[in-house]
Amino acid sequence: MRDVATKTIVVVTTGGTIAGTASPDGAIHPTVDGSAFIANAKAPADVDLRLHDLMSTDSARMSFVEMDSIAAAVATAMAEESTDGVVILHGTDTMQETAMLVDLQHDDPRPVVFTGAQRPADHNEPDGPGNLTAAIALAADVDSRGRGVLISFGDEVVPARGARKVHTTDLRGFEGAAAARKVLGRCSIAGTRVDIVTLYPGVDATAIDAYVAAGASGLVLEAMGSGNANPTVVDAVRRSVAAGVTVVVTSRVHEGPVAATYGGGGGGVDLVAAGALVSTNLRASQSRILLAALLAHKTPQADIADWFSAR
Ligand SMILES: NC(=O)C[C@H](N)C(=O)O
Repeated sequence: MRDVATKTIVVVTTGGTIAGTASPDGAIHPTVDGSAFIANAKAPADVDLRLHDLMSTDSARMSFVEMDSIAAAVATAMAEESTDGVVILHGTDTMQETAMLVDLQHDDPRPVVFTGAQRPADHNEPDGPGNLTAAIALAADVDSRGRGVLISFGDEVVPARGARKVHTTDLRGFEGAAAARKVLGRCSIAGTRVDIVTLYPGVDATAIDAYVAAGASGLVLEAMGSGNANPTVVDAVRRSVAAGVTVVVTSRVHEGPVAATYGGGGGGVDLVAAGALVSTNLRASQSRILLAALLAHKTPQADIADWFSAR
């Protein structure tokens, strides 16, 4: 028991490599349970940690169901007046998706900080303990208030909006990108199907038509260059939009804005003429979360376009 407990930080555990250990075959699985994190965490003297041991999964196995339940856990923590901040321990593979979902719903100045690890807990030099210490300090820091959801990882702090994993193994695994922050509010995205279609030279309509047939209500095109495709894709987009599917164009290029610039039957101008919307700054993984949330909220198409152009 600490003497001067003035702040309460809720630690939500979900699994990931930070909780991972190698099984006899060498494969890493999350096995460390939440109480071990709390027992070993180095928190500032004025911080009390409250554990919410939510799940234990590799984040690549998550669907919208798990992401919804993490967002719900944050809302539950925020409903407690005694909560000063929340730290979420999460696998790195899909941290950018869950952090985006939580950020869209987090209408409160209290800090929410995601962290995880690139190396498992049984590594001889694990990065998880240091990342956890930094995340707790960040969540307890009054200067973090009003900054929205943050990712604290490898001595860096990145806003959730625009964040992406940029390295498979480096201890500084995340980068941020310019992205304005607007809050949508609480919603559940499970049951809203949004698929990502990667575009490449010679791509045809097979994937687009299959996703629409499977019941997608939204498609995110990871287009070429500044947001370009070919005439076959443009035709498929026109069919999809006519069938009531919302189509959003992003890019497979890492940096720079996406814009309807090129024509010729397959360019961004043609995609927009076929009914697609342009995601100016958010790339595919976070565009998918935003689109699912907007569709789950029954947002009118004109407003959906604004959300993507504002980002
Ligand atoms: N570094 C990690 O956490 C990767 C792991 N596969 C996960 O996302 O759960």
